[in-house]
Amino acid sequence: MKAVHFGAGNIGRGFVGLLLHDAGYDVVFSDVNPVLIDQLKAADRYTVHEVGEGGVDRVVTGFDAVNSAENEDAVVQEIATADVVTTAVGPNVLRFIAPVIAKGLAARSADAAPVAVMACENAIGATDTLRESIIENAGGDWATLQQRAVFANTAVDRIVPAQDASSGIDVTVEAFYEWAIERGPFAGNEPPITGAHFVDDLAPYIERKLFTVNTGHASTAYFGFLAGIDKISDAITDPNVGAKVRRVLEETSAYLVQTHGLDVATQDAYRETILTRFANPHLPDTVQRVGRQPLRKLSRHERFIGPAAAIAENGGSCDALIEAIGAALQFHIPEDEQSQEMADLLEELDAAQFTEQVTGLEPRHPLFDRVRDEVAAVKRP
Ligand SMILES: NC(=O)c1ccc[n+]([C@@H]2O[C@H](COP(=O)([O-])OP(=O)(O)OC[C@H]3O[C@@H](n4cnc5c(N)ncnc54)[C@H](O)[C@@H]3O)[C@@H](O)[C@H]2O)c1
Ligand SMILES: O=P(O)(O)OC[C@@H](O)[C@@H](O)[C@H](O)[C@H](O)CO
Repeated sequence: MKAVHFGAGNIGRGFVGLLLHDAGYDVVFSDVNPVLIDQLKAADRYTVHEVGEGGVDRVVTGFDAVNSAENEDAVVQEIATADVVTTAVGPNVLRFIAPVIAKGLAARSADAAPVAVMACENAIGATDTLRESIIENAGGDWATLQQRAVFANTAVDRIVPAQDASSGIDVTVEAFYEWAIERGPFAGNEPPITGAHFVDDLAPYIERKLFTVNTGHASTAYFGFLAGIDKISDAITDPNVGAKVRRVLEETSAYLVQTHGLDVATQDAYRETILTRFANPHLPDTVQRVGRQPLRKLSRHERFIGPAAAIAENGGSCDALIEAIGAALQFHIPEDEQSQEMADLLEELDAAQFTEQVTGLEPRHPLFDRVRDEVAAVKRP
């Protein structure tokens, strides 16, 4: 069995590539980073070091690597004979790989079994987004090509920090992982990915993950940044930061329980597990990585505005989320392009314009004025 995986970065090597390898797939990594591709091509194995309780070393073999920027044709040919195509490139990059996947589908034999396409990004409906982009690229050929692929949304969870350059292609990760995949699109022919679980309704899984793990993680990063803390495990164990993050997660937990009918005790236990994961002292994760791309994180259906808007619509309390949004607005790291762009937008736009443009909230939305007030406060330090 063969899998083509776009994005040989942290989660690509430390999670998706590992689980596909463990399930018996030969993985072809496709990336645009020439150094990484050369390192992967030169190696016949890499090690995933799981750190913290229960962590062991896992070895990945049987992979190949192709630079999709320099050798698109080679990637197209790999997709033509693949069983699975996965991505972990970031939600904003999906539109750049869609043309290659469209060409790969066109190169498949008409009688081959459909390839399973799954975007493994932190976003709701990331595979749907990728599919829409592939449809645009396929144009009139889509009627034929659509039979050649099955598209399934997924929720992936494993904390994989930025890696030290000295570790080469080896990856340090936490021991915990979860990969939930929509079952429906496969109509009984799910790919045999043993480490994943297939679910009838992905919505509770992706929302629970994004609005607990990622809302909590980003809150830790932004409150930690304001407190002058660099490491995520130090930030979450700071009593002041930890208390604020807890309050944020109590709000999202109440939302999740109400919206998806989750069991309260189960959600409480899930939340506690996540806070313990953030506090893993062996994981070299930073507020810089976790807070990256604040404009994406402040967008309408993302980890802050998504739950806060839903809570506000139902008349609930989202004070802690509002405070986290206020902290996010102050995240400024020179290496992070979006944090610079956010600072520029805060200069250029008035508070209402910024709120509408960045968060996608309409001025009549019940959350709008509260976010606008946070923006105004940041503009007037
Ligand atoms: N790191 C984590 O803990 C984690 C966990 C779950 C989900 N995710 C999600 O996975 C995605 C990737 O995150 P990451 O932490 O691995 O980031 P990363 O930056 O380590 O990896 C992304 C990789 O994509 C490559 N890339 C960029 N443009 C490309 C293109 N056009 N074609 C092919 N490859 C391209 C980059 O060169 C890089 O190697 C994001 O959506 C993230 O939210 C990350
Ligand atoms: O990848 P992002 O930028 O959406 O979010 C940063 C982290 O919160 C994220 O990568 C987590 O480590 C991961 O989602 C854990 O499963």
